[in-house]
Amino acid sequence: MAEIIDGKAFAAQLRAHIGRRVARLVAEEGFTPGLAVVLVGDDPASQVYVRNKAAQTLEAGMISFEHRLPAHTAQPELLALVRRLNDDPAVDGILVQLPLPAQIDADVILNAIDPAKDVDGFHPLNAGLLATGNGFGLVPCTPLGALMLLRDRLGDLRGLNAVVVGRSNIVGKPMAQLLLREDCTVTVAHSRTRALPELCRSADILVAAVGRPGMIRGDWIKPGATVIDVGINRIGLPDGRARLTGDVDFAEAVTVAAHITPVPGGVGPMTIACLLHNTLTAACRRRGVELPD
Ligand SMILES: Nc1nc(=O)c2c([nH]1)NC[C@@H]1CN(c3ccc(C(=O)N[C@@H](CCC(=O)O)C(=O)O)cc3)C=[N+]21
Ligand SMILES: [Mg+2]
Repeated sequence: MAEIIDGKAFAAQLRAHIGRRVARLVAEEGFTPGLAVVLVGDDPASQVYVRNKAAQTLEAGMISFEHRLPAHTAQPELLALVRRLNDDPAVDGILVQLPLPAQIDADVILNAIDPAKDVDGFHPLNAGLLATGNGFGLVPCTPLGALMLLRDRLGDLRGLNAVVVGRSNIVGKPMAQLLLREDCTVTVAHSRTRALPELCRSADILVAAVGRPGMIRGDWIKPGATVIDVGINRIGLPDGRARLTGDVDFAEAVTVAAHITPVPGGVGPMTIACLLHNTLTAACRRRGVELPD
């Protein structure tokens, strides 16, 4: 049986460490990092995430600015808010919750965020800095959290075969770039990939980020592999409630892998912890202060 990677506990430790560093900044440098989260519309799942983000931001001793706009908000209005947040010296990080309503072009909004405040790491400048590997950009939170779990479990990743299933700009592509930076041999698979089960079986590290519940089966996994399940799928139950489930068939995979992240309690909590980490990093860089240890 695989060891189950406790992302919830790891994230709690990371948040506690961030909280101690924030307290030092407040005491020694006289400023408090601030994170602005913008939510357009009333998607219930998005509301839960935004609420969790705000609560954990406050717990870490940072300032949380929440902006809720109606679902019918026009693009120029949202753009104007982003520009105000860019210009606000109390705001160190800006996150515009995705997905956005259909009348808004997400690329236009993401490109308008000041790259120095882009704590999601979605701005093309930050994506480019990650790809070229020579900059100090901000790294997308979900892949960063997944990498922290991998480094904690496996130490040196050099030379390992990594297969990333999913090619989104939010998870798949930045995950592949991070693993490449760790000297893994990286393959990015997607919906058009042929012989996907065989390819997955070559992976020492398998990252599933496709958004299809239970798609990765136990016999797709190399015995002893490390499996990172990024999927957050809400499945309706017969009684009307919902259950969260990943992209990996956990019951099967846990009998084959050496290490595996559960859903919930795996990568999800790391995403928010890394958002706070990026906010702390952005605050120190913007204000010309060294990041405390
Ligand atoms: N601009 C932007 N940045 C994001 O980072 C972003 C976004 N938009 N839109 C939505 C997705 C989703 N997301 C999650 C964050 C935390 C959990 C999380 O904490 N999950 C818990 C369970 C939470 C629950 O019970 O619903 C877990 O997996 O254990 C999940 C998903 C961030 N997202
Ligand atoms: Mg994805």
